[in-house]
Formats: sequence, C-alpha cells, structure tokens
Amino acid sequence: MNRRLRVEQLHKTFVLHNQQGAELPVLRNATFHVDGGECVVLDGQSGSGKSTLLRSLYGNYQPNGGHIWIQHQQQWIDLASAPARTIIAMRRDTIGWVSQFLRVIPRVPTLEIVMQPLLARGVERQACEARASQLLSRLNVPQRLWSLAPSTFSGGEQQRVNIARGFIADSPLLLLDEPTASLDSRNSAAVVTLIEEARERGAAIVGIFHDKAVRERVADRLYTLQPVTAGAES
Ligand SMILES: Nc1ncnc2c1ncn2[C@@H]1O[C@H](COP(=O)(O)OP(=O)(O)OP(=O)(O)O)[C@@H](O)[C@H]1O
Repeated sequence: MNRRLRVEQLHKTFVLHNQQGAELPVLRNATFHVDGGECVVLDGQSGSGKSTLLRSLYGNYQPNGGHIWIQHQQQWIDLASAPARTIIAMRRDTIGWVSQFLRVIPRVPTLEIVMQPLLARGVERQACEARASQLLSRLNVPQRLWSLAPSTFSGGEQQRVNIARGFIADSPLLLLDEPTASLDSRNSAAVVTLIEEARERGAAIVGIFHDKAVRERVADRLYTLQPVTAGAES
C-alpha cells in the first residue's frame, strides 16, 4: 500500500463577517484516503462542499478541525496545521493543482506560465521548455499562442494552459477542480489521457468532475459529501 493522503474528521465552517458573523457549516467529519495510482472523485449535490474540501487540501482554506495528512518528502505532514513555509514547499514538491480558472499574470507568456512549477523545482530551463511545449501540443494549444500572455485567450484555451501547468511537474498528489469544465470532447479526451498517465505513474489524484462520462472513466472510487444540515451540526 502506498498511501499518499489521509483526510481525518475535517471540519470547516465559514463565518460571514459582512453578514453579522453568520456561520455556515460546510464540512463535518470529512474522512477519506487516497493511495498512489488511485483517483478519488468528490461527489455530492451542489453546495455539499466539494470545492471547499478540495481547496482545503491545497491549503487555500484553513479547516476548523481535523487533519490533512500528506506524504511529503517521505514524511507525513498535516497540512491543516502546517506553517505557511511548509505549505509552500508542499505545493512546490508534492501537490499539483488545477483550478477551474487560470489566474492570469499580466505580460507573462504562456510557455513561461506552464513551465514555472518545474523551474521552481530546479529543473534546467531547456528541459522545462521541452516538457511545456509537449504538453501544450498535446492539449491542442496552437504554437502561435505560446509566446503570448493568456489574458486574451478563450476560456477553453486558458483552461488548457492551466492543465498543462498543473501536470508539468509529475506531482505525487494531484488536485483537479473540474479540469474539463470548459473543454470540447477532443480536449476533454486529451485531459482524461493525462489523468490516466498520471495514475499509471503512481500519482494519487483527487478531483471534481461534473461531466458524468469523464467521471466514470477516471474514478476508481467516489467520496460522497452530504450537505451539512443545522440538525447535523455538532
Ligand atoms: N469563501 C466562502 N465563503 C463563504 N461561504 C462559502 C465560501 N465558499 C463556499 N461557501 C459556501 O459553502 C457551501 C459549499 O460550497 P462549495 O462550493 O464547496 O460546494 P460544491 O459542492 O463544490 O458546489 P457545486 O457543485 O455547486 O460547485 C456553499 O453553501 C457555499 O455558499
């Protein structure tokens, strides 16, 4: 067994400071694990907390309780209580992330955006460029766009740049937030192939996929979230 992620009894309540401090409980006792070579898909109705859970696994949200144990450099680290510098190191070396939308940095060319995670790991520039070019080609991003900043790209083009960036570093743990949401069937199929390859090389994958066909193709298991009701709060 090659366990990579253990989520234990995770709690998250949002506090809406601009609305009289109203409290919105979203995660209660979320508990699951993911092994290397496995893709676990987060499931549950709209508003059940799938994105909140995925973002918590990347350290974007601070949970109110519970643990997010991640194998990082042969050690188990609890991301839920890790200091910021450890989270940065985990993101650099262990956790790959594909969000729904590309955070466009003005004036930075596409090729540079895609190869940045690999450069950050100290890989030689030429090798980074080669890998970024290969991924952009596989995702059908035309070469004429590679030297341009993606701020003017279409939604689907931006998403494919985002995916290339997320897959470039062969991260041991991959978090995918609807990576195929704005893609046509051809590009969706290219992403599914990337996911299958990542799984074959032993990556542990957690994802949200609203597209049923994609979900059925990539999911080894589902983790189903139940919406937290007032009566279920503890
Ligand atoms: N930053 C935030 N601040 C306050 N409330 C939030 C925040 N993010 C999410 N929520 C609330 O948490 C609940 C769960 O939202 P979340 O986006 O995690 O659900 P989801 O299962 O991913 O939904 P969908 O399938 O519709 O994308 C929602 O009621 C939402 O309003």
